[in-house]
Amino acid sequence: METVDVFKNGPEVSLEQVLDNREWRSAKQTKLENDFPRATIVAVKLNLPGNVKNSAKIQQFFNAGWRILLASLNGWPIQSIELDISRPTGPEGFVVVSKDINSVKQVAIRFEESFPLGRFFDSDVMAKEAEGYQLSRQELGFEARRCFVCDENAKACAKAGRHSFDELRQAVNHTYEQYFVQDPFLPYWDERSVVEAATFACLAEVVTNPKPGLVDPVSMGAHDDMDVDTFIDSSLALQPYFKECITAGRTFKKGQLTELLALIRPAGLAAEQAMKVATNGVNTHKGAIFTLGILIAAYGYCTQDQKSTTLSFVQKAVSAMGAHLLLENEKVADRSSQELTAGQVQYQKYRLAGVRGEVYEGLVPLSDVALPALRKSEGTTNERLLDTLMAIAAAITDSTLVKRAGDPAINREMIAWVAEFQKLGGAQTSAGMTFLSRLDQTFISRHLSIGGAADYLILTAFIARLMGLI
Ligand SMILES: CC(C)(COP(=O)(O)OP(=O)(O)OC[C@H]1O[C@@H](n2cnc3c(N)ncnc32)[C@H](O[C@H]2O[C@H](COP(=O)(O)OP(=O)(O)OP(=O)(O)O)[C@@H](O)[C@H]2O)[C@@H]1O)[C@@H](O)C(=O)NCCC(=O)NCCS
Ligand SMILES: Nc1ncnc2[nH]cnc12
Repeated sequence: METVDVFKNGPEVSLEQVLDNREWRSAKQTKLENDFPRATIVAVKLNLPGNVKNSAKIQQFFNAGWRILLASLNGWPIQSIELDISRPTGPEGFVVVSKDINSVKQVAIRFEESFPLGRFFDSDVMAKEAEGYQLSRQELGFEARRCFVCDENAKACAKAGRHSFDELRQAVNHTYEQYFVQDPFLPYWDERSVVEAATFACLAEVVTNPKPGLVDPVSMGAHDDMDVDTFIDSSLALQPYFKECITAGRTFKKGQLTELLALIRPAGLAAEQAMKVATNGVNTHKGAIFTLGILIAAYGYCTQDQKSTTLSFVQKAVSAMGAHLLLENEKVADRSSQELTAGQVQYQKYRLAGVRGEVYEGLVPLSDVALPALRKSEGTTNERLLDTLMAIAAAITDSTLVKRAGDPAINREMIAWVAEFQKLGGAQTSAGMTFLSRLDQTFISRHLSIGGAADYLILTAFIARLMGLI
């Protein structure tokens, strides 16, 4: 497992820059207090040791916490939000909320105490005309802030200079590794946020470009019956289905998880109809209806009672839901191929388990290939999603690609294309992007499409959204 260095490639800042930034923050806070005298202001930054205060991984760190802190504000009216994620002295966020200072302070401290990355955050809560007395951390029922190396009183550790600089940095790297790498932490999100994350994932996938053979805003790829608008309409039409899946997962009482799949199957069939109505009969998201619906239901099941979970638990639940799926393939083994779907034909001819096999295994490429690729890629979201799509395409057996090529040998060609793309430096290099554009043309001329990999990209964007990775 790679040893992560959160601080790598980050710009070093001087003490003078840190002091200047303090002036900037203080002026910002005073202005917000004067602009919103009766509201409460939360100023959020990271407390990181050393002179590197920003990097791609530090921004992932901050983004994950910032989104969760905002969601913790219980829907109180927000007057203003400002986020400056790329400040050399560290990401900074300011949110102004119409709620009494003590309620807001409780939320901010609970976030620092309970969220795995929270103890590296520092949230200052203030109000110009605070109603009533501002309670201290202890008066609000919280202990003093704890040291992120040894759990003792943080102020005492700092005063005594108890920990070396390397120990402090290692604590940050270790927590990043635990949260993002070893077993990605998935916080509890309410149903509205989950539906939003699923819709975001469908839209983020289709706007990523240039994707080989696939639909994006610039090209219909190897498809003559759908374009980016078809996918946007389809994504929006699936929102009621996403809601049904998260609700089914959250309310499913103990029993065989195969019953949870059976429970959402009618909703899935209805979603396929809703998709066809939205797309005038075109199959845009058939695979995603299946895999994303199951993933959402599994996540819902693992986060009942507002518990947080980790990706491995969700994947185990996915696999348990799909325990009987390969039997479906067996049942059709001797039926004529005219009656079968693409995936079933491939099982009959090549014993390829297709998307059923992916669910049966627990969507393993999601944790083993896709999320590591997304985390490692440090360009724009578009570049990161392209790098991730290509990593997925080399890692799965995509039944749409096999169907269109008419031969599973296409998988070997796919692996070679991905290796060449990665050798060129991926989507963050012009050579990589030129290679992708050319590969798109090859796919179009050979009528090839990696619809299955595109669906996996949707699953990846969904999970990444839940954990604050994008
Ligand atoms: C189990 C079902 C998926 C249906 O079974 P089927 O045998 O059809 O499954 P597959 O053919 O194996 O795959 C179906 C779609 O899944 C995507 N996919 C393929 N391989 C993988 C993979 N390895 N990992 C993840 N996902 C995969 C893929 O979907 C995408 O591509 C489609 C667009 O490509 P295209 O070639 O254009 O497809 P068509 O339009 O059909 O062909 P053309 O006419 O254009 O040439 C698009 O669907 C993307 O999503 C595969 O297509 C499941 O649907 C099922 O059981 N349905 C019944 C109802 C149900 O239970 N639903 C809800 C359950 S929660
Ligand atoms: N962008 C896309 N183009 C073609 N098929 C897809 N299936 C899922 N996303 C797709």
